[in-house]
Amino acid sequence: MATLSVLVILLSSSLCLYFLSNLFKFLDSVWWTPIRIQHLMTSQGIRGPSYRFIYGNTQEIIKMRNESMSTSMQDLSHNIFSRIQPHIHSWTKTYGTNFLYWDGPRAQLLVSEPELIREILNNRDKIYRKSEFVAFTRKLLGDGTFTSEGEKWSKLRKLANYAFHAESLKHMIPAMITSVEMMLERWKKHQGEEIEVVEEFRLLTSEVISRAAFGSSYVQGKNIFDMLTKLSMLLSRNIFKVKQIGLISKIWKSRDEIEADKLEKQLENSILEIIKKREDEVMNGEVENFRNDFLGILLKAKHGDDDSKRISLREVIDECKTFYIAGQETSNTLLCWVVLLLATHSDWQEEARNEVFKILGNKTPTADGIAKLKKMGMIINETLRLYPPVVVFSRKADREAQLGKLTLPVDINLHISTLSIHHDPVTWGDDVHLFKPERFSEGLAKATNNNKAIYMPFGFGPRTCVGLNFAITEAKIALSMILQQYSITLSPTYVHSPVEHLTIRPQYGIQVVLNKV
Ligand code: HEM
Repeated sequence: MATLSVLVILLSSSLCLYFLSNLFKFLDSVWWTPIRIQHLMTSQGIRGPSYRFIYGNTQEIIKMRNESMSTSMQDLSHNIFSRIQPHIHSWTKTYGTNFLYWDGPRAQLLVSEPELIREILNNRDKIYRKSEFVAFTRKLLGDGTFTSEGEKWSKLRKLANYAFHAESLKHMIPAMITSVEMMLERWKKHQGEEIEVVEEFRLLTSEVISRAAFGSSYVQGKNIFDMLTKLSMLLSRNIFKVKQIGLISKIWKSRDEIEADKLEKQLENSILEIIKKREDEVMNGEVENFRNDFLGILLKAKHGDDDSKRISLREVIDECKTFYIAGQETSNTLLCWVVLLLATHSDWQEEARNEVFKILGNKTPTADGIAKLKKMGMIINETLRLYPPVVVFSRKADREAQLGKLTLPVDINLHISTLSIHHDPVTWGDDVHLFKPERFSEGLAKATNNNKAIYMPFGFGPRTCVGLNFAITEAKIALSMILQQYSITLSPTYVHSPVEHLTIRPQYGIQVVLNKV
């Protein structure tokens, strides 16, 4: 009897201790740490909206975003910063270029000063890593080049660099041309009629990445794209929700989280099928027979003899996820906005078409020809300035760090808003919201006065987009082939309503009319 009482006392004391320690951790993360960080940053002159217990500024952000994006825009203005990121727009005005705000209990330092941005993204002292990704992002991208760190990142990045460097890209051009030809074949039925291009470019960019990187067609990878689209919708819906902390997140899952778990499993099974199919093709086990596209390069690394380069099946799956989504979503967004801008700026459309005919004639694009399309390059640069597909990137200091004159505590996230930088009238002038490709007529360096931190649609520093040349080549090929055949005018049914859904998208699509040239 006495032993039983001792046992009961021991058990209840351990339970008490367990709950107390969890309560302490919880209070530390939602109260003590935020107050400490707020105090530290205020003492260094960094201001911002006050921290609210548990919720931080999340509710204000959701409210501001819902309000700003609840209606479409009155005219075809490109002044979209205050619409897409109303919180950053408004707080920059109130608190200055660098300010502190709160995503739930997580401190976010918004950094807009170019020197500080350079320091963070160049990351010479290897202090900054990517911020922790919410569970939905992990399910979408896995732990591939985009999300990983350290040795793992460096191993994956080398493979990706090799797969997407200039020489490899030349071999991808035929796949890109075939995909555009398939789209143009569909368009034949719509000559002189209205056509919605967002869906068209979704199919095109899916086809391009499937063929060029994975050696299959969009139809074979359709399942994968469908599940990635569903997962990305769940991510956008949950991105500003206050995340459950500690124990609660382990016990309770929302309906969206359960759905995301299910999708992740199905997605991985579909990717496994594509991997298995390629492995089965290599009957005699010769590593060299894996082909030279991205999937082949990953599988060679998986089966290769070199231990230092070897990657696991898990890593192959995660890389496939990353490249399916990163290779499609952003390129789609770019093509959509270029077409809108060309449809509404007939002078630039004409210039681009004249250039295409001068350099390529009526022939399909070649690597040399693509490199000479200067005007088209300017149009693409200006489109990426006004509508950068990736609107924000985040980093986190690994340890206490010195950023310029600021001392950063460990738990702070650093946010850089591409939109805020690309739409800054101080840098770009009073005509900042106008489409003026001539800004880039003397090249990127001249347009930015050699300051990379004021124009970075592809980021910069060691984590610069690995698909940059792929995306630009794909866009130039698609646009050249479209302009060779069609003149594009905007349909009166188009409603200008850019919204953020992973990237900046036209909420109701883009309707244009295609006429044979
Ligand atoms: C217009 C098209 C694109 C834009 C605007 C874009 C933008 C970006 C940006 C801003 C980053 C850096 C993010 C950061 O520093 O946190 C990035 C990274 C990345 N992008 Fe792209 N991207 C595009 C197309 C592509 C394509 C076509 C691919 C693949 C074929 C791709 C694959 C990646 C990967 C794997 C990373 C991670 C690189 C690393 O962390 O080492 N992107 N992209």
